[in-house]
Amino acid sequence: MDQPQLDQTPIIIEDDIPSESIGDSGNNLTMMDANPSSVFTDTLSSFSSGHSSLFGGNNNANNNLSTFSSSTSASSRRGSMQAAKVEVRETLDACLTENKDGYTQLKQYILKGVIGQGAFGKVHFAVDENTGVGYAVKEFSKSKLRKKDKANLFKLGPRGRGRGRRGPDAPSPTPESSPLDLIRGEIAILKKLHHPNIVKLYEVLDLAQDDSMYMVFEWCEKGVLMPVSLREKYEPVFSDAECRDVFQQMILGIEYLHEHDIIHRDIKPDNLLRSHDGTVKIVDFGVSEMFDKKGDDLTKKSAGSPAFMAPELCRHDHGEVSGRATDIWSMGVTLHCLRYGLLPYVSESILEMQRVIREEELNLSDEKDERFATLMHQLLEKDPLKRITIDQLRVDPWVTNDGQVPLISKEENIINAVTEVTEEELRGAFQKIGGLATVFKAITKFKRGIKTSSNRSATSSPVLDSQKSAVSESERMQDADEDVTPTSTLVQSITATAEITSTPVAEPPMLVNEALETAVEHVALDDEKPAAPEEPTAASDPESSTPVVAEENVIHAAVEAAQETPKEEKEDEGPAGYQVCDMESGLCYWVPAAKKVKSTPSPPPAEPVVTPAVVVESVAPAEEETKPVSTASTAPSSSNETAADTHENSTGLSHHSTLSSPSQGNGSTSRSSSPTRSLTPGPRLVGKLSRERFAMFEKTS
Ligand SMILES: Nc1ncnc2c1ncn2[C@@H]1O[C@H](COP(=O)(O)OP(=O)(O)OP(=O)(O)O)[C@@H](O)[C@H]1O
Repeated sequence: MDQPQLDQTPIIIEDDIPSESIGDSGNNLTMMDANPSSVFTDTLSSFSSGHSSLFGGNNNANNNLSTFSSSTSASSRRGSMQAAKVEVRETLDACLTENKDGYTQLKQYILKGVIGQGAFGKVHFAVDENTGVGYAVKEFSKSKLRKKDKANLFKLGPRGRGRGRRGPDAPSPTPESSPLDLIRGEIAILKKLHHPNIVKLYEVLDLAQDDSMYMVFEWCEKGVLMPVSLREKYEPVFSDAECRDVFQQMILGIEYLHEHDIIHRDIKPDNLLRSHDGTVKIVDFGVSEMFDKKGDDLTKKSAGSPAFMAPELCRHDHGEVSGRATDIWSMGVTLHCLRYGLLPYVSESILEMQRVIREEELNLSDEKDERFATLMHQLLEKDPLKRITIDQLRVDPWVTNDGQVPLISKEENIINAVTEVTEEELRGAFQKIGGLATVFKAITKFKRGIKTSSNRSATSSPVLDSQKSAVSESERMQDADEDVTPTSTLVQSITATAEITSTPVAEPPMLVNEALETAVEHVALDDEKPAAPEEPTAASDPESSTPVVAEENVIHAAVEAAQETPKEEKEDEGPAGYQVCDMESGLCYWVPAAKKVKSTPSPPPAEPVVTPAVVVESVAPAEEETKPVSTASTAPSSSNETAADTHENSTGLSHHSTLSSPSQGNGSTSRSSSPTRSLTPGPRLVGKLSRERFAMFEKTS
């Protein structure tokens, strides 16, 4: 993904850093052996030397290769391995204002434009008005985090983990918990990390009366290392020396994390950014985990992006696996991408991809460098116990180029100790916590006000043309939230259909609905996005101008869920369900497994045999509403679906998404016994989602 070019507004770079920029009287400071001035000076110089792109430089992934000059190789960076420890400021009750130039300002940070879109909000490029230093300010929607967290909680029970939790023994959120808890774990981990190859967190700001909170990170000017696509080869690929340089830096960053019992769990080129001098920065600790006990890295969680997931995680029923080994697998997949511009394992469907990852041998027949081929096989070793370790990587012949480019010593690399995150620190990540009522009010206000605010920012913020695509994409995503009609329709549908779902009685209905709402919201968001070119599938006609793609994987997940009666819920484990993972975003949704209902006589052959447990109606995108779909063009794959499609498409008005289906009648709903995927005539899964995007990969009970 290319970094959009940034604002060309001149940015003042001051040589003298005002002391106010280091401390802020109204803030809570968490002292971390602080040496902030050196960090700020460092950042300032990095900004100073790298800011040319702000004045018209071509700041994209392709020309990023030029950053691998000899002067910025890993060896030249060795002298600076001791990343300065810097205090992380925590600002509560912050507010957004508009400055005299029309920019939105958050405390001293002038938000200059959107440089990225994360799952929970935009990423802004911001400049400190006092110092001229550039930062990446990541925005989080508390309401989205809450929904996601609830879904995780129900998927994994009280041991559920997410951004807010850091390990197996972390406390569960209670109804009284602040939404800030949702991010506390990530903040607490990031505060502990002081390494040149790990993105630095400087400040956390909360808008007490609003839905947003912000994390201020060091700005990685060169953006993501490489955008990875499922099918398209990325070019130009990295040279041997460039690959080695990046990989060495990854080793150092991961070694530092692992030595301090932190597992990243989402290593991929998208989460490797580069600063102005090509230093690789590991980012996104949203699914990372910090283990309490030294050496303990066993996790049951399947997190991360499916294409980068280790084979031991590509099973629905995997037990505890070593988090360190899974990170190393992901490093291997990343290295493969860097070297060849392609993923090592690709398939049209995610379930199939998981099978391929588990079972198929790595094909490196074209690789000329035997050392590299050997290394890749050791990184992508299916057996985690036999997989290469970080210690072995340090002395690997390809990594060190036969000893010519050694890494700095382990001792030197991990010198900045990470101390354990205490409960007190977790609680103290923010000092003031608004009451739940305030939060709910803020969410409501946010939902009401978002349109106004996004309109305002669109008109009053001087955003460059080069940024507009990023902004409009962000706004499109926000618009999905603010569209009252579809949202309320979705919520109503969920509420109504949750009643017909045989969900476990112990499950608090409100939370079930919210978990579903989370899933649905993302489906809805996707429906709002512009259509990506779709591969023809059994349920879509390449001729059709309206992409109508049966979401086969989700249906499989639903059907498989329907086939089994969930185990009895244990009180402390939450309800049974399935995790459905969106491959592109890495987000996982929880789909409750519905209980089997008693057998009833089979319906007549022409009638459907599955009743969806959760049927969520989404409104078709506007352009489709005005464009009725020809029934002939949808090429349904079964007679049952023919009926459904004919009925549905002839209206040209609405689409439906089926998230999970309990079996009914004779229960003959497996793929093999019912290859045509019997569905009710009305609801069926359609949308603009690529069929390979979703996979069910974890069952919980
Ligand atoms: N520190 C940074 N410096 C420069 N650009 C950044 C920085 N952090 C993020 N970005 C840009 O913003 C984009 C989105 O980042 P972000 O980490 O929010 O996305 P994400 O992977 O969806 O994460 P999450 O799931 O945590 O929301 C990145 O791809 C990158 O282009």
